[in-house]
Amino acid sequence: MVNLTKLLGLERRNPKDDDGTMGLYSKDGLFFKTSIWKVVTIAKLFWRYGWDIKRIGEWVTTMMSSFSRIYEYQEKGMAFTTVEDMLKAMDEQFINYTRISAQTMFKDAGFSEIFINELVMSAMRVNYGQTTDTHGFVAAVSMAGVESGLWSVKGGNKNVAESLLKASGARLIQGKVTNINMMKSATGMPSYEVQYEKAGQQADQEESIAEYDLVIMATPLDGNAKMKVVFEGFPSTFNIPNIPFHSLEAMFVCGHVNLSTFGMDQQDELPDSIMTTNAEVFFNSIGLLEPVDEISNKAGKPEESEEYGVWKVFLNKVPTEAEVQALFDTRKSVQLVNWLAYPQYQPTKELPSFVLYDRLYFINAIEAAASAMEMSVIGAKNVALLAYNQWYSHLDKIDEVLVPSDSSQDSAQGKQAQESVKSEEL
Ligand SMILES: CC(C)=CCC/C(C)=C/CC/C(C)=C/CSC[C@H](N)C(=O)O
Repeated sequence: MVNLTKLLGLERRNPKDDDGTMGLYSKDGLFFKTSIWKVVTIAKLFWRYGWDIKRIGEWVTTMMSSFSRIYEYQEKGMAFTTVEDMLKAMDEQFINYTRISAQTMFKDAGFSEIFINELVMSAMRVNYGQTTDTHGFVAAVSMAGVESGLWSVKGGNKNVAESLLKASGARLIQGKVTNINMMKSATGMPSYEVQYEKAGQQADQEESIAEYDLVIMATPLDGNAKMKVVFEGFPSTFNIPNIPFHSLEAMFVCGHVNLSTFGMDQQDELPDSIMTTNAEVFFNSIGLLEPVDEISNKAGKPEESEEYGVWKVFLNKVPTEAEVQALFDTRKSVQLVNWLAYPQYQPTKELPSFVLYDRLYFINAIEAAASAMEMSVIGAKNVALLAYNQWYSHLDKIDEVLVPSDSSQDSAQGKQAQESVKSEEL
């Protein structure tokens, strides 16, 4: 993301000097709150979680050091056919992490139950709407996501996709792909007929068709009727991956938080973000938003008498009126957005392939390991390199493994990688 945003001439939004305060909420109420004073926060964290607080930073840095090998591969034009091959090339351990639960992975790494049940759990709830029953690799990415230092793009992260489209010079057809039909040419190589409904057209109007030598899919394939694409003309052995997705509700509220729910009397006692530690709590997280163009005052929290704040709440289902009322006592506006946000993760023995068929590629395969903006750009670059290498028969650049670089550099590399990848704030 760092290179991509530089390439596109995008600016980082001014980083805040702190990440604001954070609270942890369980079904019994708010039980932990960080302070505006860093030293107090560190003391409180050490008091509750002991040395795990320090160890997690080191653990994530080590993971990132291995993870950052992907940039070395991609720099050399090398690509991978499957997510499994890609993870193994970064670090043999990574594949094991996809096979066990997050709970087991962190327990085996020596982290305490309280640390796993509260901090790993709350990170999984806010980042993936899930629990520590997911596989370990996605939980590692999730922990990387809660370490400080996240940054976002000035004007909004959506500028990345928009600028990329402009810079690529590609012709965008706005529509919904309904069918991909394989046709064999005289040489035996497949080509593809892509059928789509142009946006705004009525379903009963004539569909549009275009023929391509090579097709790259960048969409979740979760077997859900809403996004179903029909594949025709393929042999009966052709299998489309079915990766079930997690349906998430994002609720944006301009209003005042109901302080009594969080056991507070004063607005300024309220943390800027509240994460939850039980799947039974009806919301996953709540956080104060800031404008994408500027940094507002201090933590951006409005005084009682001032304007309303804009809050983002993640939930796994549409809230009832009583639930919205429990979170906000005054509301100026409420907007609910539902989408299939990321896979529903569980330990797995099978990770999908980036290749669905000859010359038919699937970027979102990478989401089975972990879904994040950084993962998407890595997946997209991998598919671009793979398609190129296959087209020009550069077979020496496919599924090859480099000897890991000098381990003495690992920690420095990990820190550098941490800086490069943590480019997301939803
Ligand atoms: C293997 C490790 C420790 C790190 C991998 C590097 C990586 C991909 C870091 C990204 C961290 C991050 C910002 C995670 C956010 S979680 C997903 C997010 N909420 C979203 O919806 O995209």
